[in-house]
Amino acid sequence: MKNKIPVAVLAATGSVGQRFISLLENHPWFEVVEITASDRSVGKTYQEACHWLITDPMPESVKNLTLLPTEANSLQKSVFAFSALPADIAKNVEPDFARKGIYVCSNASAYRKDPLVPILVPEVNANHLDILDIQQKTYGWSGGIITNPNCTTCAFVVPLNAIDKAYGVQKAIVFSMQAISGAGYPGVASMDIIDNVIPYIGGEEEKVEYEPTKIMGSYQDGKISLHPMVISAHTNRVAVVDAHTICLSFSTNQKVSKDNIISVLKNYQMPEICIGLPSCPDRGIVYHEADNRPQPRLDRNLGRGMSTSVGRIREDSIFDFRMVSLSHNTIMGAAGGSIFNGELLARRKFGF
Ligand SMILES: NC(=O)C1=CN([C@@H]2O[C@H](COP(=O)(O)OP(=O)(O)OC[C@H]3O[C@@H](n4cnc5c(N)ncnc54)[C@H](OP(=O)(O)O)[C@@H]3O)[C@@H](O)[C@H]2O)C=CC1
Ligand SMILES: N[C@@H](CC(=O)OP(=O)(O)O)C(=O)O
Repeated sequence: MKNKIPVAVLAATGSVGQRFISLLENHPWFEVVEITASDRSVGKTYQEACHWLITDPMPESVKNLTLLPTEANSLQKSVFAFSALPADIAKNVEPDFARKGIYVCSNASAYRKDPLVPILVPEVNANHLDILDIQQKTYGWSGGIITNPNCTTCAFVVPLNAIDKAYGVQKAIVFSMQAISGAGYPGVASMDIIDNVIPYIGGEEEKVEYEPTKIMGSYQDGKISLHPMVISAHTNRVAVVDAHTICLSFSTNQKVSKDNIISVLKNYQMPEICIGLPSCPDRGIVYHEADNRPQPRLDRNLGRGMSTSVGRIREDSIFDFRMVSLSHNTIMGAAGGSIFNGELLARRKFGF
């Protein structure tokens, strides 16, 4: 039995940071030994600084850890850092951690467009992790940065990729209904969101149109080439606490039937490379037969928050097909996805 890898959580007090702390409790491979936050919290213990939002209690093991400044020099023990930093802060500091030899598994959007940084979803593009060697050589880092996608992208990219592998996806239009936890804490004011829908989330549509093309792109000779499909996105905030729901219409390259699409989704298996990783769900895609599923409250925790739920597959009069896809935005779409990436990296680099 190997020793656990010591890890830090950067911005441990926020909405995503708390998910990291909760999901890493009793993790078989990782142990949280260092935590950071903003100047507001530095020097306080975790329980003093953190307004805990998760229904499971705050883990005893972190309650009395002291929050450190978010600087590479603050970390003395960590080999990995799980980052829940705001993007502008991540932009400045994540390379410092990578230079110091730390592997940063980041939720932040800051480096998702860097050609040498993968946006990793282990069940879709585990091979993109190979680019880490080139990243290290090019940037002179002994650690590295790997990112996970925007949570809305994450809510549909696994089924879209499964359909693409079978029949080729040519184009898609997506409409999101995004949970308020996606805006962090305290996030959207209650007076704005109760009894309401907000049809604008800054920067979201651009990310949702770009990120799937990188994730589903091919990797060869040190280069990720974008998938040629075209995506149009409408993104909206709704009064749901957790889980993003996506209605999408798409066209395939091959002429196929609705039953062919259902069969791909129903028979989906997690790829071999993910099997045995502690966060790997039994079912990466859960296909729902009922006309009124998936729903956030009923389906967000499937696969411990790591499954994507799909349903309502039907023909479309403009595109070929339409469907509904949903996943938990702070687990699969954020902390859980990042930990899954860290597990893939731990297996690759440290033989776990
Ligand atoms: N929520 C979600 O569903 C998703 C979020 N993300 C991304 O994850 C990141 C975190 O989001 P979220 O947790 O929702 O945000 P929150 O607003 O809930 O939390 C912000 C966190 O950042 C810390 N922080 C703020 N300013 C600084 C600073 N100057 N230096 C160091 N730490 C700082 C805060 O610490 P303190 O408590 O001390 O102020 C807090 O821990 C963002 O990049 C976001 O875009 C990605 C996917 C999904
Ligand atoms: N924008 C997402 C959450 C998020 O922070 O995404 P990103 O990591 O791409 O900034 C939401 O509002 O639900």
